[in-house]
Amino acid sequence: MTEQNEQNKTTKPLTLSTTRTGAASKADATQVRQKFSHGRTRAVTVEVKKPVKRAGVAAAPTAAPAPVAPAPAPEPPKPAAAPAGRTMKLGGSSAPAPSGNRGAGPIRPAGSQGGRGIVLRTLTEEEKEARARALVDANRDAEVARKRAAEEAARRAIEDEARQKADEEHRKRLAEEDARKKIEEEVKRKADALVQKRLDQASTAAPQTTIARQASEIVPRPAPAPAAPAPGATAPGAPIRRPAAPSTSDAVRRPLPPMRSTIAKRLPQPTGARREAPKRRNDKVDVGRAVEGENDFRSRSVAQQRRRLERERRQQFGSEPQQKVYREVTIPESITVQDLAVRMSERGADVIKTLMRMGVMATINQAIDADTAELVVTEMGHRYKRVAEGDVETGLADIPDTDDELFPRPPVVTIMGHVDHGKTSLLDALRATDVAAHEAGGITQHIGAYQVTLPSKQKITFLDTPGHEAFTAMRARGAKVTDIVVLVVAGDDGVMPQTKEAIAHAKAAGVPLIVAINKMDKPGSDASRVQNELLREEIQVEALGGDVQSIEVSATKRMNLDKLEEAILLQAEVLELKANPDRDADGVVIEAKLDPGRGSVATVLVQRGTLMVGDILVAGSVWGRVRRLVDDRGQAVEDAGPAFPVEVLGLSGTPQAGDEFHVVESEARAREISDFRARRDRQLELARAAGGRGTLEEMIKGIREGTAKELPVLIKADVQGSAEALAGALSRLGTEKVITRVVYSGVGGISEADMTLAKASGALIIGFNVRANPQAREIAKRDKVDIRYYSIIYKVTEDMQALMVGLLDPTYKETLVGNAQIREVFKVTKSGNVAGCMVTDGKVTRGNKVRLLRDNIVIHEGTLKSLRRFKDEVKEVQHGFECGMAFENYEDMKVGDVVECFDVEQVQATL
Ligand SMILES: Nc1nc2c(ncn2[C@@H]2O[C@H](COP(=O)(O)OP(=O)(O)OP(=O)(O)O)[C@@H](O)[C@H]2O)c(=O)[nH]1
Repeated sequence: MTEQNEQNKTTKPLTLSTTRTGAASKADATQVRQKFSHGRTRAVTVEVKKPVKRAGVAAAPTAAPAPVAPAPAPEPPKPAAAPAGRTMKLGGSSAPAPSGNRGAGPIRPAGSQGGRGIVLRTLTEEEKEARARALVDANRDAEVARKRAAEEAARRAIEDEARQKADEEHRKRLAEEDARKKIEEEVKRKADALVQKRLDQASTAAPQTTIARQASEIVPRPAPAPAAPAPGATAPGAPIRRPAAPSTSDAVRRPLPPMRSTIAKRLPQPTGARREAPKRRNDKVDVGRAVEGENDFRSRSVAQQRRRLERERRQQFGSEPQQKVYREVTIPESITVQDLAVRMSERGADVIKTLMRMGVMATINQAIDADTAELVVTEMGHRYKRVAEGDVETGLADIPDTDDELFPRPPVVTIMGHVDHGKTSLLDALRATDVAAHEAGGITQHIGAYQVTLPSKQKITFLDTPGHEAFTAMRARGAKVTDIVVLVVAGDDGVMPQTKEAIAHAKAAGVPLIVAINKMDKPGSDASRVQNELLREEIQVEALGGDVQSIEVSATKRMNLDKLEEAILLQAEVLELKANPDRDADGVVIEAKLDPGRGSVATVLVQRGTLMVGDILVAGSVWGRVRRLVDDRGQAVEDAGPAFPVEVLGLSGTPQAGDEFHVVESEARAREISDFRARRDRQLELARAAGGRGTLEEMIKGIREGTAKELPVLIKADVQGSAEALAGALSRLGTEKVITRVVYSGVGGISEADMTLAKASGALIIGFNVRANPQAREIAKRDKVDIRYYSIIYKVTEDMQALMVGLLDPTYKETLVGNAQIREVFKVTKSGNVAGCMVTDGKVTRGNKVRLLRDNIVIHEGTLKSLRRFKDEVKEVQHGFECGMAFENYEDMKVGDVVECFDVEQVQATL
């Protein structure tokens, strides 16, 4: 017996009586009559489906059609109490189900009148659980609904109560208001009456205006107003405004009422009374009243409220002692007061005050030195940290890369060699482009940079340095950025001065060399001769047992170029060239120019990291955001990795060739660094000018004394490298007798400003691959300034040399011809004194220059007037013969004097 069955037992039994209908019998349908209490019955058809042996739905109270009926339920069912597999039986009695018929036993028809119910089917476990869940949910929902209803009722009660209270309050206020109005009216009426009475009684002597004024002052104090409502409250708690005092004009117009006794007392002393009388009220709220609590009944405006709250807040916080923050302040060599104040988080005025206490008068924008700043910082309680100005560059390039960040990069190769040994041709051959054809005069004018991709996909970057000696400075820079130097030596020409120079540069830079013996297609070429000559320069090639690779090539015939490339790659492998491409880029400016169409253009070689469009870059003392990157083939690229040469557009100015560039994180930093460098450069320039003053002074002294001359020049070139090279070449032309002075050298066309400078300094202008603008040409014509245009460096040097020579005075060469000794002095009437001489040395020729020496001291220098032998004029007198000599404008000869005869010839000066 289960608990469920027990319960069923206690309720009124439900019985079923079976009535088989014909149709039903066919279909195994049974009509059962359900009996309820009080004799009510209901017919229920029960079908038994044969294939699926399932019981019909039991009509037990637990399986009522509405199991989620709201409370109160007579007795909640306990589904859990019905164990699975048990049968359910209608009619209150139960019996254990046969074990083989669990939950699916056929419905056994009960006897029509039998008290035993019929088992329809047992509930499955899921059904039971579902029912249980449904019941639990129903209970929970009912509970929630109950709670809500209770809360709602409570809320309504509170609201009703509040509303009642508010109504009551409103009514009370209205009543009070009425009362107040009544009192006011009463008082006013009484006052009017009093004034009228007084006027009637008193003489009319008192001026009406005074009385009127006094009357206007007699404003009854309002009845105590109810407490001011909360700000912003609306009716019924609306603010009650004080009635406005009657105006003076009203008072004058109205017949004056008799005054109240207290007021009347004051009438004889109207002035004093007026002073003591309560002040005329107006609608303004002043601080005093607000503090005294007057006008409390008036509602404050929102702005007033806000001000009051702000004041309270300030008072609250102001009363607390603020915790001062002490900082570490970085002080550079010079700092403005404003900047210092910001770094200390102090007010500028406080910093100025501190400075004034120290006896320093400074404005907010004035710069103070580091020592003063240090004192201010200490005075104000902070700590200081002194830094040098150059510290702005800290962290620019000193972040090292770890080994795992490094990746192989292409080698950077510089081609060096003597003029016309075939550097450009070789590069062209390697690049399969013809640059030489476009070059003016066949000379490479400035450093170009190209990257060559080999069939093996390996890359080599070439820097094309010019061969002329004027470009030595640029070549030196080329060697600095380069990994390998290819020394081009023409097989038919051998080692030449600039070959030696290139070797020296490569050695100084510690860069390995590869020798390319060029023009091997030419008949006269001899590689072994070149190798031997190189040995004299301490370059020992592999063929002679050394370690320097030497390749015999022909640029024009494109012979052995692959071998040269192999040699370069082999050398690069030995060098293990690596760089980190994943960092901010840095590198070197190879060339820079001001392009009329594109602005400042710098050709840079990236050495580390990757340069990208949009990067902020500092190069020397200029900076800018990279607007565009263009590769050596003129194609726009988005980025440039290590060893990649690229043109950069977007810089604020033109950097110097050889300047290092760095990518920085912000424009502010870029500006800071470039400002610092510009300042430093200016200082260096000044220092150089100051240091060079001695030389300049010496030079001026030399010019005054006639021992030195100078040739001032102003150089304008198309690119910075050319300008520098020209300046270098011209300065090297100078000697102790004549020097060139480069007044200015720059990039760009010749402008009016250049003309002015040239005129002021008396300089001639050299335009290298640039021209003067029309205005400048006008000035040149008007002021006779010499402009010379060139496109080949050596032409410039040749011309300048000629000019410098022209500046020099001719020299005179003296040749001693002979000596003679005066033995006798004869006085001849017509021709004056004649010296009888013996030629002791060389010969004496007519027309010779003579010097008369007495005791080895020159007492006269002049010309021989006549040379005679006996009485005849002769052309010359040889050694050992006697002769007579007369001197031009000199007759004071003495026996024993020596006559030195010499010739003078003019010699053209050289540099
Ligand atoms: N026969 C022959 N002539 C060559 C070879 N290489 C260069 N040349 C010639 O040599 C001359 C000079 O060549 P460039 O390439 O201009 O020499 P460079 O060294 O670049 O000269 P600069 O730019 O003035 O320093 C040109 O006329 C070339 O045609 C070669 O392998 N064989």
